[in-house]
Amino acid sequence: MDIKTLVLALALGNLSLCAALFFFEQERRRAGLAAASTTWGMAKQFQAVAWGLLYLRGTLPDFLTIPLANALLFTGFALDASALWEQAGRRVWRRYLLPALGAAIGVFTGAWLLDMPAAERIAIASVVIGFFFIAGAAALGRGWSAGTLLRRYLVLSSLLLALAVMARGLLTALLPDGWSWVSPALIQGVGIAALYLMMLGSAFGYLLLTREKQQAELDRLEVVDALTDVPNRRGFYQTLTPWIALARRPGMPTSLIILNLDHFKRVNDNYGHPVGDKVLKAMVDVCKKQLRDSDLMGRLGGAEFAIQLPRTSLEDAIMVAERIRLAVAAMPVKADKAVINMTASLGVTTIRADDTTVSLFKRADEALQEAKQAGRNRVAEAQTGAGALEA
Ligand SMILES: Nc1nc2c(ncn2[C@@H]2O[C@H](COP(=O)(O)OP(=O)(O)OP(=O)(O)O)[C@@H](O)[C@H]2O)c(=O)[nH]1
Repeated sequence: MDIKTLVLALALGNLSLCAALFFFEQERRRAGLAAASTTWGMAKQFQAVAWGLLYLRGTLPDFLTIPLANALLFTGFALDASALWEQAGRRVWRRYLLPALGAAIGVFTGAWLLDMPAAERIAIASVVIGFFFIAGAAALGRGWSAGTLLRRYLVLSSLLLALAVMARGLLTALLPDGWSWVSPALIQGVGIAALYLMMLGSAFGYLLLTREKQQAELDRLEVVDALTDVPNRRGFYQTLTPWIALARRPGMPTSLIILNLDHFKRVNDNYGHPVGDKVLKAMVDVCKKQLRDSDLMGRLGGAEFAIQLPRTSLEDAIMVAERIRLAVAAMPVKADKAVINMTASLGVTTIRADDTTVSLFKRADEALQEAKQAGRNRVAEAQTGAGALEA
């Protein structure tokens, strides 16, 4: 395959990616969802136009097919790197990649204005493209040791391809006649093939990474409450299970508190659901401040929370519950024009040797109901079945 055909393949390849992405985003827009990959989509658009212009070299005026085409190509690769940094949760590209892009366009355009030989311009362009590709690989390489195999493969293959593209540019300028068995045609072929693999790798890599990220988020939401960012019922049960097993052995007990905000429904009814959400989030922050690092708070649903206190006796757990009750009562939540004062009822128990998750939560829940029936804003202990401890 000659180089011109490969350049055409690059233009068409990027164009078809743009089309696929357009229809994908169109569907999301119709469903009322935010655009999924704006920066990456822009990168593909810039690259499609750039490769198209490069293909038309000789047909269109030089200023379109040389400086403009390369400026668009650099922008496309800079945006590719940006998309990867965005995906990694860092938008630093604005600070670093944009000035680098400006400098690259300036240097290349300067070289063209100064009438530098084509081989030297190719060297500049190759180094620039390689640089941006490595910048993208750097985003993927963050947290290498914890990274997935896909991520590691993409980092290594990106580095390899970037080096091949840079080598092609530099060898074209430094060894125009080739060297030993390395003919100029081989150098060009390897360089352009590397660019083609870059396009494919970047497309499949980005899409697979997006899917990997979405899957990780779905897995997280299986066990974490999206609103308050604490474990949900399932996540909380999972963490509690080993402690239930440990309770069969003598040693320090593990205690459980169940907390329910009093008359929370009224908050929703009077101020609306978003304010209710704000109260729930504030509630979690207040409780967490009263807990040790080894304690775990989870949301069972609605305005009901559970707190697991490892190596804590019933008496100590009651003290913690009381501290939480006072902290909640002393926490006014500011929302819009209102200041909302909340109280909470809490049921406390300790894991017994013969407990299952069901029996444990049943006992804690009974204590909570006792606290509610005794007038709310109080702590009740389960074991004795005694009434509320404090009002
Ligand atoms: N804002 C908000 N409200 C929620 C959410 N989940 C459940 N709710 C609401 O929380 C309320 C739960 O109220 P309950 O725990 O039964 O409390 P209550 O009946 O008002 O008061 P008590 O009798 O003291 O427990 C219901 O109105 C639910 O609609 C949520 O994620 N956000």
